[in-house]
Amino acid sequence: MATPKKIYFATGNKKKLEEVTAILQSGAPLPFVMEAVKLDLPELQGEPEEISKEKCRIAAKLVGGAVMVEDTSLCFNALKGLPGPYIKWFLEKLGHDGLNKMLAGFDDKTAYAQCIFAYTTGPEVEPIVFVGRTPGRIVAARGPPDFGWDPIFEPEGFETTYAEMDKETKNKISHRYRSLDLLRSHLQHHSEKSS
Ligand SMILES: O=c1[nH]c(=O)c2ncn([C@@H]3O[C@H](COP(=O)(O)OP(=O)(O)OP(=O)(O)O)[C@@H](O)[C@H]3O)c2[nH]1
Ligand SMILES: [Mg+2]
Repeated sequence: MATPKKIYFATGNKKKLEEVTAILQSGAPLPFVMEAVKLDLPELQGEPEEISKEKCRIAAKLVGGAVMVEDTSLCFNALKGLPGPYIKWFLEKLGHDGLNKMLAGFDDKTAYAQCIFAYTTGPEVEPIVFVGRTPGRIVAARGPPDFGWDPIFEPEGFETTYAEMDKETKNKISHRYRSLDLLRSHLQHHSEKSS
């Protein structure tokens, strides 16, 4: 399916939008225009890929056109991937300290941040997904508490948490960057084929 000229990015999260905008601006010129739309999408249950797809189907119906959404998980390896897609509620109820305490009984503090973009050209078309993962570990909070669990996630190969990094660095290695980069390549490929 050819890349449409305009693709909505539906989210209720301002920080996600800032990062997605910065990531898209930092690469090669885009074959489409991204238009942000603020939607309060439901927090669904299930496997992360299915959650993203269903979120995308709902968003496509609401905007009536091509749309991308993403769903973000924070997965603790000692807990077999939980809290995963439910991190929003765990963060809200337990805070940074409580999330650290969840791992108190385990030696393994490793985790991965996962972002799954889902994209469809319209309400009648099955969404496709792009999975981006960044491995790291859970640490006591360090850095500005501007965005979610950034202060307690230290990506592998770095001595700083996401929150301590400058935005440019985070946006080159993040789960969000990795997932969005796959979607961007898909859209570029499909726009070349159609032109
Ligand atoms: O420190 C962080 N660094 C990140 O890079 C990041 N990305 C998402 N989050 C948080 O993790 C939960 C995901 O839930 P989520 O994907 O459903 O997002 P959301 O409900 O905020 O927005 P949306 O669903 O409308 O797009 C929410 O609490 C987000 O605030 C992050 N926290
Ligand atoms: Mg959400």
